[in-house]
Amino acid sequence: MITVENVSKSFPSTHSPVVALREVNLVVNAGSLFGIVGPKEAGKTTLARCVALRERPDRGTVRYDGMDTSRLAGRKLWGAQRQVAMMEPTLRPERTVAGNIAAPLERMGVEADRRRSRVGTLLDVIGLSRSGARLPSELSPGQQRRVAIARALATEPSVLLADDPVDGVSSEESGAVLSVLDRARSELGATVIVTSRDADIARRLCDEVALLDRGTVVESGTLLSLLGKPGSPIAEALLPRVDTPRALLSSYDRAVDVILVGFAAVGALLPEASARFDVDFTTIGGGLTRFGDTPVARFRLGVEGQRADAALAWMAERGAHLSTPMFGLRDVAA
Ligand SMILES: Nc1ncnc2c1ncn2[C@@H]1O[C@H](COP(=O)(O)OP(=O)(O)OP(=O)(O)O)[C@@H](O)[C@H]1O
Repeated sequence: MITVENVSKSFPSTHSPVVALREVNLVVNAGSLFGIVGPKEAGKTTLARCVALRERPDRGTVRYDGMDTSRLAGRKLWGAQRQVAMMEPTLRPERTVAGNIAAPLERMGVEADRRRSRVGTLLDVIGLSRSGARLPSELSPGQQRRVAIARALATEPSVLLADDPVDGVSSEESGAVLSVLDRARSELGATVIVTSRDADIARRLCDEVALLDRGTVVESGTLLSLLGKPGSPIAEALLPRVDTPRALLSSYDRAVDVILVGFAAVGALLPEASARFDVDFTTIGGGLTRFGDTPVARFRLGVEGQRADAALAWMAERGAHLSTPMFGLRDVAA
């Protein structure tokens, strides 16, 4: 587990210092796929570099499994840094794909047989088993990025840090890059931390996320828990939109926004509630999406029937996240 405690970091500048991080607190659980998202210059890279012990905080500390890293120096610091690999996007153009991946192992003096076996495993993980002898210039930008990830994983770090992993990669290729990060976690057991300006990367890949803005953590937690948090900026950015003119709601007994998480809820909860309580649901807005492999729906629903409130309460008991009903404008008019 990595714990970031009250970390602040500024950089000198000609006028006043630039504050990159202010009192940042975070917990990254071992084995998680953690996203640090936020706008331009939010401090994402600085935070990633502090976590990777490539940058020293001015105040606060980063703990690895409880160990205070701010006191480490020399060989101990180097040993801790080796646990966290940072994906560097630039490959050595004169070396083959396999040669690029093997380079960190060569520097460590790993013998040839073990090097070959590790490179073979990694070529498989990145889906380029047949491309070991090719040069980077023969690969697409997305394939090159996958090689860069494999190289970072060569020395079996426990944490992989990918700063903006799909920057400069086309949207068609970005899925393959993200799925390599997913495999790094699921098959190689690495904790993976990604940074991005695009919160949608968190939806596609991450199970935990922190939203950073002007050096401050706005919110953090597991993605699925944030979905049910009223007013969560991350949930708002990632869930299907439910904009509807207010007038459209007035013809229903109740109108609510409902968030359903998981196959069972998305597939069955509305028809079951409708049958059990003899109510009609009309979808006024919203839609379906996926958070990783988990289907998630947000609908704005019009509900009609005597037992509308009972149906909504029953759904909430079964894990549906419901907004406060926008109470029957029909009731008000009556
Ligand atoms: N080495 C440095 N020297 C001076 N200022 C820096 C340095 N690194 C970062 N900064 C400043 O710190 C602030 C946060 O930068 P950082 O790169 O961490 O943000 P970011 O969220 O990764 O941004 P982006 O999405 O634009 O890459 C910015 O104002 C940046 O200019």
